[in-house]
Amino acid sequence: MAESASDKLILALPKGRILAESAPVLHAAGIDPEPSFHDEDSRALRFTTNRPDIDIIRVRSFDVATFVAFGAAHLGICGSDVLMEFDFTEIYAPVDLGIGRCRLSVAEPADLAASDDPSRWSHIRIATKYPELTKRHFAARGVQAECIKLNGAMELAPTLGLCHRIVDLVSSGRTLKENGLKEIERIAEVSSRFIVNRAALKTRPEAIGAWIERFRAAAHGAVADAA
Ligand SMILES: Nc1ncnc2c1ncn2[C@@H]1O[C@H](COP(=O)(O)OP(=O)(O)OP(=O)(O)O)[C@@H](O)[C@H]1O
Ligand SMILES: O=P(O)(O)OC[C@H]1O[C@H](OP(=O)(O)OP(=O)(O)O)[C@H](O)[C@@H]1O
Repeated sequence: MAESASDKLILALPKGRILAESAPVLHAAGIDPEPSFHDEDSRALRFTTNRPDIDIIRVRSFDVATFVAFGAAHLGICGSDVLMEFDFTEIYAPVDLGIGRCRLSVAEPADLAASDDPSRWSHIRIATKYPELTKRHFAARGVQAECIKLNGAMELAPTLGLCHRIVDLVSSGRTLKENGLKEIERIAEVSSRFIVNRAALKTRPEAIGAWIERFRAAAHGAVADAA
C-alpha cells in the first residue's frame, strides 16, 4: 500500500553545532535534505528529503527532545546532556552517534578553586542550563543545589556575582579559561544520540527499526544501503 503524506516520518534536528556534525551521518544513513535546508537565509522549518517517507524539522536542541517525547516528531538527533536534563520516559536513545562530544562539568573561579573543598558543601547556588540534572547530581551526595537557570553565557555568572559556581558544557576548556574559571568536577561525558519516540516504535516497528539500524551503521562509519 502506498504511504500517504501523513505516514511520513518526521526527523527533528537541532540547529547549531550538532546540525553541521550531523550532515555526514545523515548522508551515510541515506538521508539528503532538500537544498534549501542548507540555505542559512531560508526561514523554512520543515524540509523534504531524497526519501519520500521522511521529512526533517529544524528546531532548538532542547526542543528536539520535546518534539520526540510528545510524538510530534518520530525520530531525532539530540545531545545526551539534553536527554539527561529532561529524562523523558517516552524517548528511546538506541544509538550513540559519536558526534557533539564534550562533557558536563562544575566550574568556579580559579582563585576560589585554590582553597575550596567540595566535600564540605551542603548548600550551593549554581547557574546552569541544566537545573534538573544539576539538582539530581548534587542531591545524590546530600548537597542541596539552588539552581539559577540561564540559557547561555553561564561563564559570566561568577564574575558578575550571580553565584560562585556553574554547571556547563566543556570541550576545549577555552571558554572557562578565558573567563577565569576552573573545572573542578566532571558530571558526565556528552555525545549526540539518535532518538526515537517509544510509542511510534511500537506502532511502526519495521519502519522505525530500519532507521535505527541505518543510523547505527552510519555511526559506525558504514555507508548504509540507501535503496
Ligand atoms: N563545546 C561543545 N563541544 C561539543 N558539543 C557541544 C558543545 N557545546 C554544546 N555541544 C552539544 O551541542 C548541543 C547544542 O549546543 P549548542 O551550543 O549548539 O546549542 P545552543 O546554541 O546553546 O542551543 P539553543 O540555541 O538551542 O539553546 C548541546 O546540547 C551539546 O550536546
Ligand atoms: O570548552 P569550549 O570548547 O570553550 O566549549 C564550551 C562552550 O561551548 C558551549 O557554548 P556555545 O559555544 O555553544 O555557546 P552558548 O553559550 O550559546 O551555548 C558551552 O556552553 C560552553 O560555553
